[in-house]
Amino acid sequence: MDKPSYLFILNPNSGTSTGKNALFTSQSIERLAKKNNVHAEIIFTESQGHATLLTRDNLDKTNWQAIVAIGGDGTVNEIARSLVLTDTPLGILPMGSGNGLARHLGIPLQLEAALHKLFRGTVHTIDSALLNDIPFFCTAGIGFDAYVGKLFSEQKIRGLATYMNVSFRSYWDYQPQQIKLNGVTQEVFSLTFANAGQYGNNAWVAPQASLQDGQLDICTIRTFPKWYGTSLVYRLFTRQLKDSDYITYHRTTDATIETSAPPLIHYDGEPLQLDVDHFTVKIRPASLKIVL
Ligand SMILES: Nc1ncnc2c1ncn2[C@@H]1O[C@H](COP(=O)(O)OP(=O)(O)OP(=O)(O)O)[C@@H](O)[C@H]1O
Repeated sequence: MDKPSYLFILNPNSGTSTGKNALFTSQSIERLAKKNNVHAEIIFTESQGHATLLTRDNLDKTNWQAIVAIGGDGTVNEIARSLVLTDTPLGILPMGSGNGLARHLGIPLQLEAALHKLFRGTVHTIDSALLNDIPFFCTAGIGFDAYVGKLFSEQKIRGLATYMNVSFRSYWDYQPQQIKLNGVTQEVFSLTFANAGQYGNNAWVAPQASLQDGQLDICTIRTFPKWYGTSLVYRLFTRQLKDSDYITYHRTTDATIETSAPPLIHYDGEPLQLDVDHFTVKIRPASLKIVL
């Protein structure tokens, strides 16, 4: 009988300890694949978007047990978007800065433990979502988190410390935005569409979000006094945002958002400047197979 085959797609630009560790990671995968009697093919990405093409081009090459993203939420997004509504499952070896989807799913952050789990895992089905025609799997949003996401993407050093530093510096001058959510005008600090519960780094924006309920959890953070920021951060990291007076949650399958000018958004932490002043989000229930 043929050995089970796994395709690993590694982003050498993800995480805090990038390129220099990529070779070590691929050697460890080869060693552990041999030990577990599975066949492993490993490909390195060469640029942004490359993982999507690699996944698409290799999808039908063999009967993969999984196509495995090695990186963070951006890499997961690029690979998963080519796997949506196919029978090939996604696998995740979290090597990014935030690893929101992996953390939500309880995938170990250590390579060896994550591989051990992957090789013994079973296939589950989870929801994914769309912002206009852009797939996302963890969270998407508009407002402060998109703004910080853009500034963060311009930093040379990644990781939680850089993220917190960028957030803190941009917080003081940040101006909340007027938006229309399903026709209702409101001023928001941020609006998050949560398929999974956290942004990454255990920042739980919607701790109650489920990947299997066929719904998105919308978290609206309204304008609040600047002094309240510390409390908000504390609540974010202790899964207590829902107890705040400035925050509202609701669940939905879809929503429409209108803005006065084309907004900056993020999808799975990747910032994007839209060129239209409105967008929709919608859930795609049970659309992605994943090994857990
Ligand atoms: N070979 C490459 N060279 C440069 N950039 C790449 C390469 N391959 C992928 N990328 C880009 O690297 C970016 C960061 O990847 P990713 O999001 O996986 O890591 P991260 O930002 O460290 O983790 P997280 O999103 O969990 O915080 C993505 O925009 C991705 O498209």
